[in-house]
Amino acid sequence: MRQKPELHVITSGKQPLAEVLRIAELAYAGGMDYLHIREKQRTARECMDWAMALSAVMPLDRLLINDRTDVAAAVGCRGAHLAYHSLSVQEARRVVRDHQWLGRSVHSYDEAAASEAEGADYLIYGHVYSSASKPDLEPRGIEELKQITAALRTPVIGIGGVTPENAVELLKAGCTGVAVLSGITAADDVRQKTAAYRQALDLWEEIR
Ligand SMILES: Cc1ncc(COP(=O)(O)OP(=O)(O)O)c(N)n1
Ligand SMILES: Cc1nc(C(=O)O)sc1CCOP(=O)(O)O
Ligand SMILES: [Mg+2]
Repeated sequence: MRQKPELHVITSGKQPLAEVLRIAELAYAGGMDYLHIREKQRTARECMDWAMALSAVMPLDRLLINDRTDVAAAVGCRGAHLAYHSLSVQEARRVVRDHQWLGRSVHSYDEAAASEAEGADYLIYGHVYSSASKPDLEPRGIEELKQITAALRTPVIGIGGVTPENAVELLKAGCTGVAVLSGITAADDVRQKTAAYRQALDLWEEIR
């Protein structure tokens, strides 16, 4: 049986823990599958405290920690997400626990193929559409994304400017899900906005 398309939410790096706890609880209730703690300026201690606090409002096995493989291993969450400045997948495997996932951000076919060869559990490709989170970089569009999903077997999540309206285009391009930052973390009604993404993803899965 096919898995439901995945909805990943990424923290903004600009909101305090209390606000992120509120967002995580509402987003989980609205249909978020995974939350990524992407707090590049915070210490390992802070990320650990965040992960433990978040475990009160959502399951730990739905939590991924950006870059900090040490924190992911210590807290025992779903896994770690590796950015361009992180350890390689092979190096990170020596840090995390056996069952934990290692995802990797990729921005080209070559990076995606190399990450698959290294054994990444999933890839996040972006930024597909123009994004306020990446103001100085041209969006990559979906053509290269389609080549990646056609040629590789590793699940690919699309990121960058994803809205409930364009999310289906990413699934049609072969993605197993989408990742959203501002669309959910800056929403006035986080639960309702998350549910709009959820509905868009699930509807397409039902009719295809
Ligand atoms: C060409 C290019 N390089 C790097 C990035 C951002 O890399 P990533 O590892 O995804 O890190 P963050 O997005 O978390 O900052 C990019 N988008 N494009
Ligand atoms: C964290 C991140 N990484 C990207 C990449 O292309 O690697 S795009 C991105 C931010 C996406 O933000 P929004 O959903 O607000 O457009
Ligand atoms: Mg990125």
